[in-house]
Amino acid sequence: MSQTEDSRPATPILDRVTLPSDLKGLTDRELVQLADELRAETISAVSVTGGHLGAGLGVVELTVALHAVFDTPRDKVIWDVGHQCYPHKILTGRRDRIRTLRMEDGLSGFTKRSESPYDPFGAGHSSTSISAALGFAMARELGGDPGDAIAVIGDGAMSAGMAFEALNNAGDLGKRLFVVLNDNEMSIAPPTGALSRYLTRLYAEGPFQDLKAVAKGAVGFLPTPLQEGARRAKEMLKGMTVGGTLFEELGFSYIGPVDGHDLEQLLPLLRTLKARATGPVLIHAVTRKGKGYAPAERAADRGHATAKFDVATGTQAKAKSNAPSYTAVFARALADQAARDDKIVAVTAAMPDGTGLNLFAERFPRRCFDVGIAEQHAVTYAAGLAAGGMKPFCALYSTFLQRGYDQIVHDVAIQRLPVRFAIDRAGLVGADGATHAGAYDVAFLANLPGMVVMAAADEAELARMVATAAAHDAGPIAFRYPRGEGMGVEMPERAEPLKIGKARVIAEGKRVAILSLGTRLGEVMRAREELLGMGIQPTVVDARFAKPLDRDLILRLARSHEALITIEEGAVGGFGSLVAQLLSDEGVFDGGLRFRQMVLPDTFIDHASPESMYRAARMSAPDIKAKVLEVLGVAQIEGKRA
Ligand SMILES: Cc1ncc(C[n+]2csc(CCOP(=O)(O)OP(=O)(O)O)c2C)c(N)n1
Ligand SMILES: CC(=O)[C@@H](O)[C@H](O)COP(=O)(O)O
Ligand SMILES: [Mg+2]
Repeated sequence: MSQTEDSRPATPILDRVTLPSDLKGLTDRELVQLADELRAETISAVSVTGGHLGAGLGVVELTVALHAVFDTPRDKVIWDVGHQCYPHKILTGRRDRIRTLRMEDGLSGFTKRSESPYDPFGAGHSSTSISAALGFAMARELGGDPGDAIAVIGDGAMSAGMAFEALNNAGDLGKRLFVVLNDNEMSIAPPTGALSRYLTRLYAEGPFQDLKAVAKGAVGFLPTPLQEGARRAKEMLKGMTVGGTLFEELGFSYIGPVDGHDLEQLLPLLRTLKARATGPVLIHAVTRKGKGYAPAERAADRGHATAKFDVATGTQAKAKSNAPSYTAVFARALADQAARDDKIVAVTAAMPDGTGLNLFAERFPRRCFDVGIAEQHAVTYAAGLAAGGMKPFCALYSTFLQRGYDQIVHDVAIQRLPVRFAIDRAGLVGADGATHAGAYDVAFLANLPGMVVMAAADEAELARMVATAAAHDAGPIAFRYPRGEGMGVEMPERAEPLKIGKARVIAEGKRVAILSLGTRLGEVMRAREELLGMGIQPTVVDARFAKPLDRDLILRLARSHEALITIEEGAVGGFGSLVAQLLSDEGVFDGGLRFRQMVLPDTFIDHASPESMYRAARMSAPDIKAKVLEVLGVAQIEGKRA
């Protein structure tokens, strides 16, 4: 594809498209060219913004075909996860902002209802699309919004229980509904599990389906210029035999496999289905993640997510790193523990690289389990492992752990099973935005009887918490740590377990005590430096534990200071609330203690840089300083001494 002067690809057909309705005026040949241009535009945009690349490149033709055939936004295309939606955004009136993807005030990296009527359902977490599409289909039947509902779901996302719950329901209801299974034989890592093997077998053993009704009369139905394509589609449909695919057993008409990059097949097939389908249909489209961009196709994750890159070479911009990532520290610390204790095993739900368990798996392949996108199962599987005498570390992102909450309560906590929860991406995560923020884990874990909840203030503390969790057999225990790199602190030679429920005093002071849970400690210390210059000397504590609280220390500080402030990178209901409860129970407020909680605001914070998000959340050093001055009743005048 030729490039324009500012190194953007030349896109003569795409330039004629503002909205999907513009596709209706294009010939099929032009739609094929449009797909090429859309791919080039996607690559060019992501090279500037970074973000999810491979999945979008794999659905370029599907995106064109769906928008060309269906009448969006009246018809609803629901992208599962939403990480593949950049080409869709380009075709649906957002091309002018596509180079703002994932930036503050820019386009979201996922589908988002508030952003466009062409995003009928928001996403970020996987495996929700079929349920949502079924809801739209049933709403239509009941006199709600008209139009078709089309879920596009990947093979990785299809492995989740929720997708099967939806198929089960949809097959029973029998309403007209389209599910496009976008099978690229990839999750973020190569997919695991029997379903993945089954899907591969479906196309390794040849196609089979039972949509004779759809095939019937297809050529006659379609307009003349499309008849060659239609003839081929009909041949394909006729060539298929009735098969007992899993999807058919669940009540779907199964069509496929089809080449998801071949518009000459996709267009007539979708047109035929649009005209004829009466019940739920599953179209099995085989695609390649990263399709059409060699550096992505070559990558082990097929270019799943990328930093900004040079389009010609694929070379990605490298962020300077001063310290190891928390994820890497966790992985190393866990491997150290596992080398000494052969009962230690690890569970990831489709995030081996993201959680660092790929490193653990290299050393202990038999003791590491990737269960697929199945967080609920991961938790209960870990509970079973624990009940069976193992020491499972269930490593999940905070945001995805939300999926497994009932399992945590019912299968782990009530049975007091010693499952160790390693909670990565705790706190604000930046460009992935609100769907991926790890805001709630402390609140939803620390209210469970018997649960120990820790938060690491730095990477050395994280290693100690891994050791603490390994040694803790009395019941469930969780430790959280953020996305990104550590503070660059010295690591202990050998990480020793912490005493459960014991905080550490970082700096002694007077008048005000700041109790910090987690990595905001660095900002607290920066605020303290400034306050020292004003003659205010806060006591600073690294709480380490949200549960159990260090009651003795907290009560002592509460009784020896005028004011107490808690800070945590989490929603209300977590550490600060538990401290408030303790102080209230012990009657400390009756003595006039001034108390403030610093928590994430009661709002979903949109994608932006982490620094900007912290500013928005009022979690940075100036906010902490201001809070101290406010609680002490000191006017904040630059340079004023208290
Ligand atoms: C509940 C949940 N768990 C994990 C993830 C992280 N995640 C995002 S995309 C992805 C892989 C999805 O694979 P697939 O559905 O096949 O789409 P592909 O990227 O291959 O197009 C994973 C594991 C998520 N978004 N949601
Ligand atoms: C789409 C999705 O859920 C993941 O790809 C996520 O964006 C990964 O986040 P990290 O970059 O923090 O691993
Ligand atoms: Mg996939």
